[in-house]
Amino acid sequence: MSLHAREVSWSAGGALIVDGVTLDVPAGATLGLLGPNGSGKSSLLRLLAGLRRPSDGAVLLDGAELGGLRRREVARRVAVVAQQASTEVDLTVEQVVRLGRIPHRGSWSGDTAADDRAVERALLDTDLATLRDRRWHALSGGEQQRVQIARALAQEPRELLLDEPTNHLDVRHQLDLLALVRRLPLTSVVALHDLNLAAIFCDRLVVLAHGRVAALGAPADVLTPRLIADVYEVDAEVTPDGAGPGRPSIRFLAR
Ligand SMILES: Nc1ncnc2c1ncn2[C@@H]1O[C@H](COP(=O)(O)OP(=O)(O)OP(=O)(O)O)[C@@H](O)[C@H]1O
Repeated sequence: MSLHAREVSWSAGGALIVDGVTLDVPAGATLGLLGPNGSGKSSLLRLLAGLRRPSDGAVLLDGAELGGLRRREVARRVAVVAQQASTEVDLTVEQVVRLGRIPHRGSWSGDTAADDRAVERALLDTDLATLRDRRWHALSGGEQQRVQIARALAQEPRELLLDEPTNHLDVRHQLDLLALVRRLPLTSVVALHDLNLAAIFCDRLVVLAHGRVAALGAPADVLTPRLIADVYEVDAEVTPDGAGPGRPSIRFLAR
């Protein structure tokens, strides 16, 4: 078992934001994290990444409690791509991607051949090799998003946590990105709003509502008209003719 949340809760500002979430992400699997705005997806991702401590329960990485691991150890293993990443300094695309190597560096050492290889691979995988010398600030929103993903890949993590990674991307780059995440031998958790993309690319789905798990399982078991109506308050037709067996297709109906 790679990543495991055991009865995890988190409160902020006097409110319970994440409420007793239990889930497992087996090594190499892609878990889609769904739920309406404000349901607690980003908060849960931060807990899974060790960026927040649960007020109750525990997050375990290969059976070891995150809270008991050294920060650097977690940083080498777990990469996070937040919803709105920004870079203060004026850096090129390649320089931003190279920041992903920081957790692997000794205090005084320069870049190694392994660092160069990881950066090259990340640039190629995210279709950014031709933009490597461009200034990060001068890129489009979608390009910036891909650079942040490349930076996370350059980290060569074993667990990759992505918060709505497709929200600035055009259709091709949405499909390419999620296909890449699924193809890489990584354990990933991806917060998504697009239920069809989740059905195509994720092995399992978890749906949050008011910080609690409303459903957890294979896409075909989770994405039912009943669940979509209950959680999103939207009528939908679900057909089993999606991108392969067990991968439903969702069509929303105007009320
Ligand atoms: N530090 C905080 N202090 C107080 N409330 C917070 C804090 N962080 C998040 N919240 C609240 O917790 C709830 C869940 O927020 P979160 O960002 O986890 O939801 P989300 O599912 O990722 O939403 P979205 O789909 O809109 O990105 C929201 O109501 C938010 O205002």
